Amino acid sequence: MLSSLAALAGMDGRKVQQARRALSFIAPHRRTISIILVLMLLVAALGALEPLIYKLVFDRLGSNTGLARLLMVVGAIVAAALVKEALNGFSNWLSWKVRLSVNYKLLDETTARLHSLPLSYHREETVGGLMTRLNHGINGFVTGISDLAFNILPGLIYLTISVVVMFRLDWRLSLLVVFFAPLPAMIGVAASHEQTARESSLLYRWGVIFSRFNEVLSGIVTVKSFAMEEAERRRFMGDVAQAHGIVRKGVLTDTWIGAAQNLVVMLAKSASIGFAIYLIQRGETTVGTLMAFLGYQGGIFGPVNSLTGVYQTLRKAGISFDIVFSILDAEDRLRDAPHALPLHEVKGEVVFSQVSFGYNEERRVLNGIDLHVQPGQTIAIVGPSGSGKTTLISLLQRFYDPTTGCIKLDGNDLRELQQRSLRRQIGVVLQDALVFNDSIRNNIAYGRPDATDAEIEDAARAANAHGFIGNLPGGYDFVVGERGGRISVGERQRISIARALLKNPSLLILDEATSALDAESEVLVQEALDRLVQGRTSFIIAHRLSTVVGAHKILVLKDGQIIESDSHESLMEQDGYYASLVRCQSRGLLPA
Ligand SMILES: Nc1ncnc2c1ncn2[C@@H]1O[C@H](COP(=O)(O)OP(=O)(O)OP(=O)(O)O)[C@@H](O)[C@H]1O
Repeated sequence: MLSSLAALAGMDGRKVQQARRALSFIAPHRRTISIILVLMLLVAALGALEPLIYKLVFDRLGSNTGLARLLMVVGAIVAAALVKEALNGFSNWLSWKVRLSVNYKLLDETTARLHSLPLSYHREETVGGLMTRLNHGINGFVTGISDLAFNILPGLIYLTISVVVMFRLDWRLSLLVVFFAPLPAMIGVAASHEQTARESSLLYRWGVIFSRFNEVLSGIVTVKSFAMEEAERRRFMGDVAQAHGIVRKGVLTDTWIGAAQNLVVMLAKSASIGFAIYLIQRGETTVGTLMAFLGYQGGIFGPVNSLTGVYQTLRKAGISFDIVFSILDAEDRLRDAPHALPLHEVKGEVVFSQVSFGYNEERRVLNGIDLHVQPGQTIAIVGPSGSGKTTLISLLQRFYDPTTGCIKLDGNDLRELQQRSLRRQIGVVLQDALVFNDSIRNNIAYGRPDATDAEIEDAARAANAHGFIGNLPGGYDFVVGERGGRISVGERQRISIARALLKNPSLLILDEATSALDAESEVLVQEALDRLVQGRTSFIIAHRLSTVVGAHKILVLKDGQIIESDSHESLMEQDGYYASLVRCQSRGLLPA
């Protein structure tokens, strides 16, 4: 049945497959759905029999009917209505239960997928756009499959019962009703192409609008610094107005379509009444039959329309299915190999062998990198902006795989290791340390939610953070605000150092952690970092040469290649690029 419906909706084989796959999300609720369908069938049957009662009332009860009999009839109608509403209510409750479960499962699967997809996927997407599409996709998906599951069968049953009863009552009037019945639906079908295109274009627009809005709010400091609030507001409202324009045009089209459908219904009713009166005058039918037909006629357009609604929903749902499945099926080139090994104890020997990498095919960002780091060594990476320092570190965390060559940790190719277990062994302290809008305690325990309060405090002490935390209202329970906006840059960095210390990683990645700080903060952060790097293999990305003088090895990267690699003293003796950088910095040409 799904295939024929889908074919009717102009859906190709891929779409039919997609609709099937969508329906598999409700498969675990088969039993509840069966109960809902039975209830809906009863409701549909009761609805279909209702006009018959009117026929009986009009044909059998004359003007001399006693009050008791009248009350009985009214009582029977009320009782039938009560039963119908009770059944309807119960089936509605059950169907919401199913909808919410499907919604939960979809959210579970899509968010799990979004978390597991590699950085390259997220770099292609915008947060606001993704959230808008995800929200729309999941809602449309749930509506689509519940319509598929719950609207088609009861509608068909109602139609079947009604048509059978009508033909038994009067075949000539029935032919008239059946002739008009599909017309509103056909108008709906004709309009659905435009409606689907409109839906798609609106979805795209809202995605773009909210993606920008999200960027603006996240970068509100920049927006305010450049006094661009008004310009951003105007841009946002301008885009919203354009989207509203599409909605308005759509509403107008929908109103015309609705009016045309209602007109057809009116025409149908008038034709039935006229024809029935003609038949009554000839003594070939009764007033009761006319009343019953009017009931059926009103009732029949509903299911036919809702079947058209299913047709429209199927097309609209196709858009939502596309969104959800595009996330679930997004290619994950970095997923763990089936035989990937977990990483437990790490000594910290890192080897890069002939590693080359490009974010795209056009351009190589790293070229033939060879590097051997002994456990516990500190490696400083310096080089001009854009030379590939961050990229090198991203490869070490396996955010990307090398295009050629390989990276080994303790003799294991990173591609052979389970990514999560690898990253558990790596502590990262970034220049712009990300802290979440949560308590200081939870931020420090981010990588180790099971840590005790004593462990958290020890880590904070070692990171020179315990002092300032004690001065905050609520201490460790102080909530730092979005992106840590309620504490200073240096404090954020010390929290992120405490977090790394608590995680006790074997490998460390530090990204220019002491920049943009005042002298006192810099000393505190530097002390904390010195404690952090002890006994761990550490990679420090540094623009400031003074922070790297003590490293075991300094790598100088230029245009994606290691052009020098040695200790500070040896590199100074070699008098190459590094030595020139040091001289520039001592002369104040580079920031100290
Ligand atoms: N996601 C990306 N997609 C495409 N190109 C990228 C991407 N990220 C970085 N690049 C490019 O790769 C090159 C190396 O970037 P990378 O961030 O590794 O440099 P860097 O040495 O860390 O620079 P900086 O010192 O300014 O942080 C740059 O030319 C950059 O434009």
